[in-house]
Amino acid sequence: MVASEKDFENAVHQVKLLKEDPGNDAKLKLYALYKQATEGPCNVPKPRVFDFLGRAKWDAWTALGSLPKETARQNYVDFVSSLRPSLTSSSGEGPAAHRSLPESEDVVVTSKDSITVITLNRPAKKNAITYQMYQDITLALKAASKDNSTITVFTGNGNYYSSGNDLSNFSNRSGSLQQMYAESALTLRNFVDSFIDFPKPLVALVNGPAVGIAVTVLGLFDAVYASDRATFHTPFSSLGITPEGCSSYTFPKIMGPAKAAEMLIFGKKITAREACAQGLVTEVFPHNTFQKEAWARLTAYAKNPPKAMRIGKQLLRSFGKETLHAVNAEECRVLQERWLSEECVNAIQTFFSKKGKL
Ligand SMILES: CCCCC/C=C/C(=O)SCCNC(=O)CCNC(=O)[C@H](O)C(C)(C)COP(=O)(O)OP(=O)(O)OC[C@H]1O[C@@H](n2cnc3c(N)ncnc32)[C@H](O)[C@@H]1OP(=O)(O)O
Repeated sequence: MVASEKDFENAVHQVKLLKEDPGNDAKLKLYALYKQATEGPCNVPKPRVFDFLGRAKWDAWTALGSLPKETARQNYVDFVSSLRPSLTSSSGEGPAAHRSLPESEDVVVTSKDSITVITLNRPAKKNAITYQMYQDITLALKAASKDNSTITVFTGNGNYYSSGNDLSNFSNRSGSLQQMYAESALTLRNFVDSFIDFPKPLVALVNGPAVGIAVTVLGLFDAVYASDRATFHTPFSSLGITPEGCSSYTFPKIMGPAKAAEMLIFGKKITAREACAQGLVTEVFPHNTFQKEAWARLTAYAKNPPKAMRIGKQLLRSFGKETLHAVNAEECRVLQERWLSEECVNAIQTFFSKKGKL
């Protein structure tokens, strides 16, 4: 089988998650195969003799001669997969995926009464989701899909469920803008894919306001229980960006095109009760009894036969899956372009100059 573009992109992404240094030989091999796969045979002049690293890289690339790009791509993917034990694998197959708890302070995974709970734990920043957290959540979902829990729950610590994407995600990373946005789009795509493919019942306990991507992926959950203090806000246009999390497809299906446009295009913030009336939220509880009532419900549901629940979910969800993956890919492609736009750059600057709260 020939590796696809996506397999290759995933392999490139996995290399960035390497926990251990694979050693110089492996790094040179990865470099050479990457260059060959993306640019073809070595096309740059030989570096000067004292540029040891440049020379070693040039030698490794040149040694691949006229190896076709497709073969280099395949070899790269195969080689990365042979490095798996030292990867924090997001494929769900490496040892990391079998860890019960990812080692992260901002995304905490706990287990209770056959329920795996994934908690966003950055209350001082309203549980804004950092670049690392997207990866941790993806990993936590992969692990939860294989653990012995029957239901997986998502919630936030503190007075917010989540304020969505951390708006500093683009200001503290290295590399060119193009490279950073391409990596971000891929990370986002993998993140949303892990919700689309999640095989067990997935429930959100929305303990407070939810913003942006924390709202949009709710369309991929099986139940959404909300405190009456929760609000739902997707201010994409005012940020110069566009909907993600498959919401451009799921929201019109859930609430009809007019209500979906009000939220996704005009950025209308809605209350928990409005979200419930529109079908995005399953049930709303008074804030002071929210945890107790929602947990009583979940504990009872978790006693159902797990296989029946899984198969039930499969029947409800599997037919639209291909469409969801296509929507996710397209939304990420469009976002990647938007991030470069003046509208988006200005909106983020405004937020950090403290003039631009929602
Ligand atoms: C790479 C994949 C991208 C995927 C695409 C995703 C898109 C989205 O999710 S779009 C939505 C993005 N989110 C926002 O625009 C929300 C921005 N935040 C706010 O407007 C406000 O912070 C608030 C309304 C959520 C809360 O206001 P308030 O109660 O007044 O609290 P503070 O503003 O003082 O917040 C406390 C603290 O937290 C920081 N913070 C909050 N949200 C974010 C955020 N999304 N990104 C970065 N930082 C955030 C805020 O700056 C404060 O920090 P300090 O000043 O250091 O205390």
